[in-house]
Amino acid sequence: MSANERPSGQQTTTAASHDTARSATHDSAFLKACRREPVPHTPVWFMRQAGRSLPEYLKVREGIAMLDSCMMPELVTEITLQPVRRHKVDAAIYFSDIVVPLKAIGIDLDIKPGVGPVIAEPIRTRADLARLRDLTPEDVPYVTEAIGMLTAELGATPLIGFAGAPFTLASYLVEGGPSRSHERTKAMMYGDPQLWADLVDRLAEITGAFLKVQIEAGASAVQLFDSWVGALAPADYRRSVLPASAKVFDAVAPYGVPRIHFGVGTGELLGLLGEAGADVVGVDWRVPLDEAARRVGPGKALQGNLDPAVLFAPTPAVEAKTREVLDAAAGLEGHIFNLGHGVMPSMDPDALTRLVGYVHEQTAR
Ligand SMILES: Cc1c2[nH]c(c1CCC(=O)O)Cc1[nH]c(c(CCC(=O)O)c1C)Cc1[nH]c(c(CCC(=O)O)c1C)Cc1[nH]c(c(C)c1CCC(=O)O)C2
Repeated sequence: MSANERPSGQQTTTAASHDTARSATHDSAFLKACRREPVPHTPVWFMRQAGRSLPEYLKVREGIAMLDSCMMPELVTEITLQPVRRHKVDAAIYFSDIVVPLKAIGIDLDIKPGVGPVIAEPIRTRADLARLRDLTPEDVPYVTEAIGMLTAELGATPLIGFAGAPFTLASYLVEGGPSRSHERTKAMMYGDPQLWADLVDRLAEITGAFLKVQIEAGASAVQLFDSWVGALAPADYRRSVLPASAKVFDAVAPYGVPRIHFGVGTGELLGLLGEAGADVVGVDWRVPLDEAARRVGPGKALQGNLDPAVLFAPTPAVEAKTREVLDAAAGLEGHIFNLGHGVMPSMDPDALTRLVGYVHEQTAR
């Protein structure tokens, strides 16, 4: 991005670190695959690769609450680097959580171990919307600081920034915590469409601003996690969610960094996830990648899609299932290997390291 193309309002120092990180990582296999260019090998990274089962993670997190750890730049840097060092993955993902920007604007919430995010006072009425104020870079100085440290350490390895998408964030805010059925969320969406539209639009503003902070600090790509959106039918997604997610993608479009869009159980939504404005569509394990490519259509790379539970099987079975994923991806323009959802806490880290090596070896060109 040249100086005159640069979006307004950013400071020279952050703009400079953004440009430095961009040029150092530009020729990485991960960014090439995102741009659907030829790659030396299929790049690999894992959703939720930071934290989880790594003993070195459990050690540095001892006695520190999850949300507190997200606000400690040196700790965030260490945790983000751990899976890169150990597994030799092709990209790092910034260690944080989808509720961090909500906490940063003053929403009273906590992450309960074994449960997930819990909101003290759920958002359910028009008056509640006033609590969702705009996010500014000053609200998250620890993000800018940690990403600056990280990109210096990572060198040519790209850093993926991320945020929760409006639907998934709205579900936590409206339900007050994790939910299987999203009943209050859907009740608002179907019962008070204007309140719902205003809620997800507010969340789109906050999420767009949060991703911009990460890109300006040096993130080379961003992923929007709409983890729970697979609960919706396509027509409802198009009407009630797509405009807000598209607003997030539009907000970061001027930077030209790849935008990844992911959700679980989204077989029927894959085309719409691309339509919302993603450059890369993440696919869970329920749809083979060749079929996913037909549903998404041309002009997008795909990310995925080994069933995470396969990692609990013996190595020959992991390799056979991985081969199936690579075979289904053979005709794609751009493929980033990943699991169909996140790393599970009980997974053997060595199985993940072996998997990275196997994909690299099988796809070396
Ligand atoms: C839905 C969602 C959340 N958080 C996230 C999502 C979307 C991804 C997905 O679909 O899995 C995103 C997330 N959360 C975390 C990351 C870190 C980066 C990474 O390695 O990918 C990322 C990308 C750290 C975390 N986020 C959380 C932990 C565990 C907290 C701990 O170790 O104390 C970590 C490492 C907490 C969290 N936060 C959330 C859940 C469901 C949980 C798990 C609760 C539990 O089972 O303990 C909300």
